[in-house]
Amino acid sequence: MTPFEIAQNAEKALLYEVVTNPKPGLVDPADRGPHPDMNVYLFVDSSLSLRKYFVQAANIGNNFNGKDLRQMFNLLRQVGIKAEKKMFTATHEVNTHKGAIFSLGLFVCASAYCQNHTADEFTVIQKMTQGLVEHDLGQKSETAGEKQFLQYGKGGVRAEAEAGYPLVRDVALPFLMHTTGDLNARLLDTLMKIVSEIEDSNLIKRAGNIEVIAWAHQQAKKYLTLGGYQTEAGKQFMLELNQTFKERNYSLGGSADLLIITIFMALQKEII
Ligand SMILES: CC(C)(COP(=O)(O)OP(=O)(O)OC[C@H]1O[C@@H](n2cnc3c(N)ncnc32)[C@H](O[C@H]2O[C@H](COP(=O)(O)OP(=O)(O)OP(=O)(O)O)[C@@H](O)[C@H]2O)[C@@H]1O)[C@@H](O)C(=O)NCCC(=O)NCCS
Ligand SMILES: Nc1ncnc2[nH]cnc12
Repeated sequence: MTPFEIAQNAEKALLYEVVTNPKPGLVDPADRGPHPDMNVYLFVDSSLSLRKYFVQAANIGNNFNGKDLRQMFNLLRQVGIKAEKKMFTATHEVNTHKGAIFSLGLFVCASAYCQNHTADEFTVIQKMTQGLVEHDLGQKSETAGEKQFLQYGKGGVRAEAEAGYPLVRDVALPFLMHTTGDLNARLLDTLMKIVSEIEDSNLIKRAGNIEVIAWAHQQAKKYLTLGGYQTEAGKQFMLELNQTFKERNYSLGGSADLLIITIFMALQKEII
């Protein structure tokens, strides 16, 4: 697979996620959910602004031949910071894809690296981000992630990366692989599988407490127990959840990012 083809799957993953609906706590074509500053068109603009970045990320992975994969991450971070600025210009300063620039960028880079080495993406990412929580967190308290580390000891997306995104590797990707039927329903069920286990730092930030995580896990498990989106009961519960998330102003931004990565890996492995 060429760096260009890998980058194309990344762009596809961003677009597949945003068109999937109805997603609680997130923007989709039918509803902007608890995000009055966003809509689906903004996500299309944001996704297209990242096209060059994903090619750069894939090229970094394709060309890297060093021993210490943290150096590959440093190269990626430099282009990632520029991509973040470009995204904010494209969206007029709205945060559509900051988390995805980080997480999906890692997967694109690692996938390209794996084309030339005997390794898997999850292990490569663990090596790339080794020591990231200790390096980045514990001093500043500006972003939600930094604050939550000081307040709750939660490492957020950085801890997910350092662990090699186990929720994608061990839960979401195998789950998606075993789903059948309509792609929209399969992706909705996969999103809720992620919500049933994730500690989403966006949700914690919006709720202002950590207890919201247990509540979200419970709701997602109930949806899955009802049989998911391909059953009438599951569909009805999803519509109710959509409304509840909107009323409470709860966002699932981090869960969306893990769905994006899961879709990307599924496209790479030709599972979908
Ligand atoms: C490491 C960085 C991502 C930056 O870290 P920072 O400390 O700024 O970020 P965090 O607060 O930790 O948030 C990281 C984003 O990651 C997503 N996320 C959250 N939880 C998880 C999780 N458990 N697993 C994976 N990913 C997770 C999430 O991003 C998504 O949500 C955002 C949209 O949500 P929304 O609620 O609308 O947005 P807000 O801005 O909060 O607005 P309001 O609530 O006020 O309306 C969107 O970004 C989604 O993608 C978290 O937001 C990385 O940026 C970094 O390293 N920065 C330093 C500079 C750099 O090196 N950049 C280039 C990296 S290659
Ligand atoms: N569909 C979506 N809505 C809100 N935030 C997101 N971050 C990534 N995808 C998103």
